[in-house]
Amino acid sequence: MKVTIVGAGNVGATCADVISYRGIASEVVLLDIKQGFAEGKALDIMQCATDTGFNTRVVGVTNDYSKTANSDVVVVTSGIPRKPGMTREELIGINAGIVKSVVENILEYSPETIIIVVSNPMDTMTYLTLKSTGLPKNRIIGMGGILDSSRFRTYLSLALDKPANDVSGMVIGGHGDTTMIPLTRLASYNGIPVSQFLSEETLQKVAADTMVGGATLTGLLGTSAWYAPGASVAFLVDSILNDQKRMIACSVYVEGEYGQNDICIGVPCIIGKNGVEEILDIQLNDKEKALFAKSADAVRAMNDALKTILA
Ligand SMILES: NC(=O)C1=CN([C@@H]2O[C@H](COP(=O)(O)OP(=O)(O)OC[C@H]3O[C@@H](n4cnc5c(N)ncnc54)[C@H](O)[C@@H]3O)[C@@H](O)[C@H]2O)C=CC1
Ligand SMILES: O=C([O-])CC(=O)C(=O)O
Repeated sequence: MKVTIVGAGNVGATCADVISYRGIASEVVLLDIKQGFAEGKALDIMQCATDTGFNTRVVGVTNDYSKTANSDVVVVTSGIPRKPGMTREELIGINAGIVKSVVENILEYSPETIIIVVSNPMDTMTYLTLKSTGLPKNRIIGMGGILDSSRFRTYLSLALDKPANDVSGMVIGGHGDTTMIPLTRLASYNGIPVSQFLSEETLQKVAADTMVGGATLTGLLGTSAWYAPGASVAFLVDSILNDQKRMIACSVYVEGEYGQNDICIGVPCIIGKNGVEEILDIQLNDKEKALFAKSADAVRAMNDALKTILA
């Protein structure tokens, strides 16, 4: 199985690294516009093969889309990341043009591929990919909810002082500092509601920390995060290529689910060999419904901005 990752920067290269050492794909192509950059990252990753014991072939190319031909999955991480103090939404002006041209090039050589959109503002970049390519909605997946859910589970595990793998929890809604919705009511510690162990005040702090999880890391690192984002993308790729049908919060095109239409937004999905195989329209309470509607409004407003940016 072949995976192409466009953008060999922090997230793209980390994703290639995780896919390789976990043996998720037989071939990974890293593509970047910076001369020699993807080639260098690919070679560095390949030189881990003997010490970590993988056999994935990692190839780096400078803007040569012919090398990406017949990819089963393409991950789009090209574009600029935010700096401390910025929101993801502020990246739209530069990233919209990049994402649009990248997906056009990709489809020329891999018309049947499934596309995972990572570049920010991710929900809007996913919507742009869907609208500009006209691909069926099952083949366009925005990565954000899985990362936000990982952060949620991490903060819950720290509050519980228990391993994160014993904690379940999901974040839905937009992938923005104010638009994501950590579902604290449904989070559990091995099936037991976390509210049996943590106070309401602690749960509210966990939710607030989760929402600004990306901003906190950007403040600490000077650019946005890459280890967890790269691992999250690899998890998604694994579920597609190995038809695992994992339930993963992804930004996908909704048609009536959660009372919304004509936007891409984070909702629980079944992800398998056909991409988005099902959207789970779970029952939310009134407060969660109101938060979802507000989040959808914000995502829709960002999508509207595309009209002037790409005019
Ligand atoms: N959806 C999510 O959960 C996350 C999204 N992101 C987003 O992912 C994007 C990438 O982040 P990083 O890897 O940290 O940035 P980075 O700056 O390390 O890497 C981006 C790479 O894209 C390349 N690039 C730019 N234009 C290109 C083009 N037209 N064709 C091919 N390559 C091109 C650059 O040369 C650079 O190497 C950002 O927009 C960031 O906000 C980052 C983390 C999580
Ligand atoms: O925070 C950012 O700008 C990058 C991102 O989307 C994340 O790490 O969640």
